[in-house]
Amino acid sequence: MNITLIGFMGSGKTTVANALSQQLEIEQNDLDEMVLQRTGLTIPEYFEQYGEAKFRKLEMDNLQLALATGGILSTGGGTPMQANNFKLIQEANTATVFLNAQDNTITHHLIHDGIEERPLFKQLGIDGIIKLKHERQLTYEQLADVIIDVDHKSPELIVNELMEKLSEVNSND
Ligand SMILES: Nc1ncnc2c1ncn2[C@@H]1O[C@H](COP(=O)(O)OP(=O)(O)OP(=O)(O)O)[C@@H](O)[C@H]1O
Ligand SMILES: O=C(O)C1=C[C@@H](O)[C@@H](O)[C@H](O)C1
Ligand SMILES: [Mg+2]
Repeated sequence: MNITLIGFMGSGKTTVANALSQQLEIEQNDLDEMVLQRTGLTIPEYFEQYGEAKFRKLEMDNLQLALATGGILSTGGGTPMQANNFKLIQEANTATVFLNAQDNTITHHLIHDGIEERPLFKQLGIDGIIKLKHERQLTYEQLADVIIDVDHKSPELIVNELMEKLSEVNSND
């Protein structure tokens, strides 16, 4: 089973992918984690040393590798915004699940993790990040096979809802 999680930064893609991978006993890849595996640098370190444009090139390369591997994939928040990446995900043999969060859920999660974790949050601040979230919303919706509202739900509840919705989509095929 191939599942790709998309959504804004802090919506819970990595968290839900971990829970999903444990429950289904399927291999999981995380595009942000692949940066660390391949370069030895965390996302903030990579942005600091090479900047966002180089990060986006590496992200596309990692996306191609991960989609070819299959299994569960958590993308970065900005991954589907590049037209090439959108097309790669759309054409891959994977169910695409959008984790949709309200602004205050994102704010809560990002502040909890701290500004050092996410370079764009550090650059843009809360107001800028919420504006970016609104700009990206339609692209996530257009790419999704399934949309899950994640607010006030535990990762386990989100996994259960996700599996139910995916089986509905598959039975309608
Ligand atoms: N359903 C949830 N309930 C409570 N806390 C959550 C939930 N989902 C995520 N979190 C918390 O929110 C923070 C961000 O989650 P996570 O790193 O999974 O987001 P992400 O979508 O992978 O972000 P990014 O796009 O930056 O990779 C983490 O601290 C995580 O523990
Ligand atoms: O939303 C974004 O553009 C990003 C989200 C993170 O997952 C990382 O990929 C990086 O911090 C950029
Ligand atoms: Mg993540």
